Amino acid sequence: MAAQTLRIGTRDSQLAVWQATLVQNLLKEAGIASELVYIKSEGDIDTITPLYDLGVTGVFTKTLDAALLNKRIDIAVHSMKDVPTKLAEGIQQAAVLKRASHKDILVYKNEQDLEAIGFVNGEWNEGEIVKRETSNVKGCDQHSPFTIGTSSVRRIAQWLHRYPTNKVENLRGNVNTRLRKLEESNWQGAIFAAAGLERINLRPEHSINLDWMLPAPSQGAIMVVCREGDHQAFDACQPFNDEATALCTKIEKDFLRVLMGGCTTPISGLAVKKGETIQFNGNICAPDGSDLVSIEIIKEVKDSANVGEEAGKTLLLDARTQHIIETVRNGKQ
Ligand SMILES: NCc1[nH]cc(CCC(=O)O)c1CC(=O)O
Repeated sequence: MAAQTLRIGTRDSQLAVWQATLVQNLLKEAGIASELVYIKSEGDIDTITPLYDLGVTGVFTKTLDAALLNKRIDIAVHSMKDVPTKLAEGIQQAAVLKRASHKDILVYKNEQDLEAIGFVNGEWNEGEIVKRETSNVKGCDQHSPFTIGTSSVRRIAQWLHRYPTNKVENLRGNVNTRLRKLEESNWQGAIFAAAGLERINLRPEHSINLDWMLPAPSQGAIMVVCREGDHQAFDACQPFNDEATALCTKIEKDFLRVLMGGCTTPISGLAVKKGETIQFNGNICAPDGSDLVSIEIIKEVKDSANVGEEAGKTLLLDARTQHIIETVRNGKQ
């Protein structure tokens, strides 16, 4: 069959288009012509309701899945962390691009405010971490609580675990909208994925890496999907599949899936390949930050394929994990 122009489906946010264009350029390098097809997702249309209230996984991916299955497009490009742990029936992973920064960052307004969260002289001052157990709340004055914007249950939970007296406000929309809403608010800051802002040159100077926060499974990675059995589309994507990122994100997604997935549970996970070893760190957190259970597993790359599953299953044996899962279930259903 003569080579056809590959149709790349994408959401129409600036970040989504940037990511789809990256894939288009990579295809071009491999000698494959392609075009972008813009498709609106439910997650983009309703930017008021927090995602955890929409109650469905895959709000960003569903419409593109449908377009693939209807053959309106041949591949779809997603921020991998928005892709449900189980792909839709008839859809397969074609490639995972080399990961950019996996980190969450705080975009803040005033340098002076940072002392309240223990960020002093350009460093996280571990001695100043607010411990839930201590009544003497250091580094976080009860009278001037830090307020941050984010609608991610994972970010809320980890933030409140570290800063129990802080306030969190709902902040939805694509990254451009969220930056604007922060500017218009009276909050001290808001949390973003570094990759999302850096890709489109929007990372403000007033931002710091939240090195202590574990990212969403597969944050910073881009996934390309195609129809199951579409060998032409699948083969076209192999030149830019990054094996290390594919392995690390598989481990992180497995961890999420075993622990129940969904976007309603604060679950974080990061696998990093260092030489011939994989280091995995994961945690599950109570939505109000009152508890956090974490796990670390280090294995040789050759033995690491099931590390995410193993980590998830190990955490499930912990009574505190069970308690967190029950809290989430009872709260949301
Ligand atoms: N849920 C929205 C979303 N999905 C992917 C990214 C950024 C890119 C990435 O994390 O890979 C973002 C923005 C954010 O979390 O701030």
